[in-house]
Formats: sequence, structure tokens, C-alpha cells
Amino acid sequence: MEAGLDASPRRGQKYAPGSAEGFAADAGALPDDRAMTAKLSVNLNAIAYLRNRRDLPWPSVTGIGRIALEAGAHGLTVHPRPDERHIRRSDVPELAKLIADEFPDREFNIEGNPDARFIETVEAIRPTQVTLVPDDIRQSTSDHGWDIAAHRDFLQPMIARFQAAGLRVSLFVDPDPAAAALAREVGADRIEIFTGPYGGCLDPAEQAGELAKVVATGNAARDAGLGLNAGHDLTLDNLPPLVAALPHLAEVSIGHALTGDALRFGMGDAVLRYREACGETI
Ligand SMILES: CC(=O)[C@@H](O)[C@H](O)COP(=O)(O)O
Ligand SMILES: NCC(=O)COP(=O)(O)O
Repeated sequence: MEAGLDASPRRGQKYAPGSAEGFAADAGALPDDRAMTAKLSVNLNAIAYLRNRRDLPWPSVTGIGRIALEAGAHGLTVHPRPDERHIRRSDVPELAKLIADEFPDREFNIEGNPDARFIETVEAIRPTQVTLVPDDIRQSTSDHGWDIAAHRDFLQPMIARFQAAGLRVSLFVDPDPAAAALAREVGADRIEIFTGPYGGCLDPAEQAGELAKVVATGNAARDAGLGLNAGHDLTLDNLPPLVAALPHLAEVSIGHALTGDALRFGMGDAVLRYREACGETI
């Protein structure tokens, strides 16, 4: 069991949303199988997107992040984009401070394409993990992983630079087993498999085929000695088969569907449901 996560709540516990005591006040120890589960990092992009509809500070990205952490999320993820259409540069230090001051055992993951501004932000904040994503400003969301062979000369020094600053570096890759060995060659610590084709697939037979590609890539990562993350369009329904098929899956980052579920259940309860879908006994 991970240090500091023993005060996480179980689903159905009563708590005052957003209160300092939160879920943590009356929770018991988590079962030992916590270490065998994928860890949940809550992506706050969708919350920031909602806030940005108005020139007002609510809903508070930091406040919702706090609720997610109180509910036992292992970490927070942000994916700032150059146009700041959701996460703003000013959100990032606030979230880093939240974790450092109130949840020092949790992780902060910053995702994005390492342009000069991104590098400056990441080096100033020094999150636990930086996930490099080959996004273009014209994309509405992330829709592919790195072509590592084509960008080897760019990625290798970038990874080394972030590692020299003490950060764990993950590369966002397509569900393609060949990506694992290449990621290893350029020095990455982990890969994050782009699960969009699996998560967004509505045909069960096709989805089984997409899952097989993700699993093959995850197994190739394990064989290459890399840590394994996954993310994009993961939901309460498609997460359990993924976690069951990849026992070495270290982390999933989830935002879009989890935020939708939070509208129904509240953020705290949604996090508990996703932790359960990650394999935890809540
Ligand atoms: C890399 C990845 O899959 C996520 O970070 C995703 O890009 C979230 O970004 P949006 O919330 O902007 O879609
Ligand atoms: N890295 C994936 C992520 O952070 C969230 O993706 P999504 O759940 O918003 O599709």
C-alpha cells in the first residue's frame, strides 16, 4: 500500500464536499490490493473549459482538484494548450501548490507538446511526471501519439533535459507495440498509450480488436522495461477490461468522461467510482 493513501474514502461515505476534513476524516485503511491497481490521475481540463465560458473564477479548478484528491485520486493531470482554451498557465502553480501543501503524497502530471512555453512551465513547476504529447494547435483534442523514429532527435534531448530536472518522463504513443522499444531507445521512463480508438469505439467486436492492440503495446512496454500509463476516452465501462488485461498498468489519466459522471454523482463520488473501476476495493 502506498504511503499516505490510507486515509482515502470509500464510496457512500458522508462528507462535506470541498471541506477540509473531506472524506479523509472517517476513512479506514485501504486493502493491500491497492498496489495492484492502476492509479487514477484526474484530468482537470474539462473543469477549466467550463470555467472559461465566463470571465469568472468558478467552477474553481483548484477547488475541484481538491475534492478529487480528498476522494483518493492518486494525482491530478493538466494538459495546457498554447491557446489556454482550458487550463491556463496561472492554474498550474496553484495546482502544484495544492498538491505540495495539502497532498504531498500525490502526483502532478503535466501533459503537452514541449514548445518553449511548455518547457518553461514544466521546469518552473517540476511536476512528478511530464507526458510529452505531439499535439498541434489545430487539434480539438489529442488524437495520436508520437512517431518516435521521425522525432528521435527532438525527443531524446528533451527527455534527458526533463529527467535531469528530476522529472519522470512519459511519451504519448499510439497503440502499436513497436512504439515501446523506440520509447526505450530515446530514454523515456514510461509510455502513455493513446486509448482513444479503444475508448471511443462503440462496436463491441471492433472494440475488442482495439483493446488487443492496447494490450499488445502494454505488454511490449513491460518487456522493454518501461512503466505503463494509458489515457483518453476512458470511462467507467471500458476501464475494468483494460485494467484486468494489463495488471502492470501503473496509471490512467481521465478527464472527459469522469467530469461528465461528476455532473451526475458529484466529483467525490465519481472519483470513488473510477477508483473502483481501476481495481480498488472501495
Ligand atoms: C493526452 C490526452 O489524451 C489528454 O491530455 C487529452 O488530450 C486531454 O485534453 P483535452 O481535455 O483538451 O481533450
Ligand atoms: N491523458 C489522457 C487524459 O489526461 C484525459 O483524457 P480524457 O479522459 O479527457 O479523454
